Amino acid sequence: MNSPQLSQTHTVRGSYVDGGWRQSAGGIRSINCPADGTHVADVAECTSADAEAAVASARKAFDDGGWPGTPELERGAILLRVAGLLQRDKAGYAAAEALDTGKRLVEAEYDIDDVIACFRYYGSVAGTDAGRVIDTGRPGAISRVVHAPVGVCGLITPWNYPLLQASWKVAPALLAGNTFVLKPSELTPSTSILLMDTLREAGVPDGVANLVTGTGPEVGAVLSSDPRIDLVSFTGGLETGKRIMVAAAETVKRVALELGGKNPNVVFADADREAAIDNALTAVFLNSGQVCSAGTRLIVEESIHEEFVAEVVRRARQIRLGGPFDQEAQTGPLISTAHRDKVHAYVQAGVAEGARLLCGGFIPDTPELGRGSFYPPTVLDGCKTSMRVVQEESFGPVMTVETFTTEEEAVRLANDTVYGLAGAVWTADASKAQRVSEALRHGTVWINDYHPYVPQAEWGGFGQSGNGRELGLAGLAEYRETKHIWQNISPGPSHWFEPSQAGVQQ
Ligand SMILES: NC(=O)c1ccc[n+]([C@@H]2O[C@H](COP(=O)([O-])OP(=O)(O)OC[C@H]3O[C@@H](n4cnc5c(N)ncnc54)[C@H](O)[C@@H]3O)[C@@H](O)[C@H]2O)c1
Ligand SMILES: C[N+](C)(C)CC=O
Repeated sequence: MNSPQLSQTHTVRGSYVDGGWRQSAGGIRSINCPADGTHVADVAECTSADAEAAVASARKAFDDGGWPGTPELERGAILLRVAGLLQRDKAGYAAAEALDTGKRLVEAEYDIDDVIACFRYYGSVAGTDAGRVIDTGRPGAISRVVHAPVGVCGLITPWNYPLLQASWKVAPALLAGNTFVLKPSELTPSTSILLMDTLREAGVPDGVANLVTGTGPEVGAVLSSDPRIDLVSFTGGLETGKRIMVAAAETVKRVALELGGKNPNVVFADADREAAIDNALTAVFLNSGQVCSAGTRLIVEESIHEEFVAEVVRRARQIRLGGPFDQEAQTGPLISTAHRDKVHAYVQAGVAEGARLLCGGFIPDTPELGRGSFYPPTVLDGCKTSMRVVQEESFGPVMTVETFTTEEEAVRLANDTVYGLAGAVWTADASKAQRVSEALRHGTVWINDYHPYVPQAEWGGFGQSGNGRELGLAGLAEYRETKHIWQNISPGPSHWFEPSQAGVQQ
């Protein structure tokens, strides 16, 4: 009764535990599309008891040893099958993602492509790294450093790229031989729910993959505190990340945090003007700014500031908002009216602190947009680094503009944030591009580009953007323990405590 369908509305009354759907004693949350309030799904608001049952299932599956003992090449083959099934079911996944988030269907389709790429990547690195053999300098000893799975993983994900962020955890966790409990955002659970059936169809054994839907304080808290969990990997906001780190400290869990950013987009006067303007818009207004790496801080050389910003504003005003299936829409709504009101409050705070509002900055009330939680592309000029709207993540379509006159000043402004997730530098001067990219204290730096990421390259933040890495080989290492195995192939006594010639003292 509980198995979800790849249809536009579904009801899921429980958690996915030990290979099946179990009814929850908790309530039901109605998932509605943020573009117009359309009812999308009814999903269980699981309880802490449901979360504990899911943890028990994952613990048992790990301790039984079946999955950790499965050859890595076989686990990799299952991941490749997952990629194939996602490709087969891409249309249903993309529709579910678009309806939950309100993002355009085409963007949801790109996201599912990226999910598939992630499973393919980790499937393809299977069996390529069995550790190292160490030269100990001792002829009778074989010394190896090998990998072992960490154990049971709690995986907690946000609402802005629901399945993509889940895949960056699920794929490497499975490849490394771990079992897990996934908790998607309570606002966008649909594609994570669908994933459970896909994993099962691909051959993931019962108990290895588990899922609980529901809120952070109720079910997420179990995943960050339960002693049976060995690792908690979290993607979400800074304040939640801090809470999770504190909760995990009690049982010294491994903690991986992928948090927010206030990402600088640095434009020098010699940059390709058309490319820099076009990408300045995409940097911040893609997915209506609900991107951890959004280039919210435009830091532009003073000599081109006026002309550059005027053109950005002219184009920003023309960006068309609309729902997932609106063919004319260029970007969608914010995730909720509560989130939209938070973004609006940040804009108002910026204006109160002296920023000049050049476009946007209002809540649309047209019949078309008034039913959803839309917010227009907004540009605030004359910003100072000290302003809250520059320092704190509003997580909306809000560009703040600062100016610089020297390369050193540009770098100083770009690094003046507690975060350090991503940033870009635009210049035609290759040496300057190298110098600035090396000076930026951010986990990803793009030169004359914005936003690309690939599963082969690590993703993560400096500073309070988090710790650990996702994607790439470091993203796999997060889910591996390192073990040193020493073997003496010609054992004999060490003679350390042999009685001395002088005799034994009693
Ligand atoms: N660095 C990255 O790669 C990356 C990627 C996507 C999003 N993000 C960040 O995510 C944030 C937006 O997502 P959000 O609003 O869903 O974040 P959030 O912190 O509100 O929630 C994230 C997840 O944590 C859960 N949660 C909340 N309280 C919890 C608790 N006490 N214990 C355990 N779990 C709890 C939520 O239910 C949700 O599943 C932004 O800050 C964005 O920058 C970062
Ligand atoms: C990590 N990324 C860029 C896919 C989404 C961030 O919110």
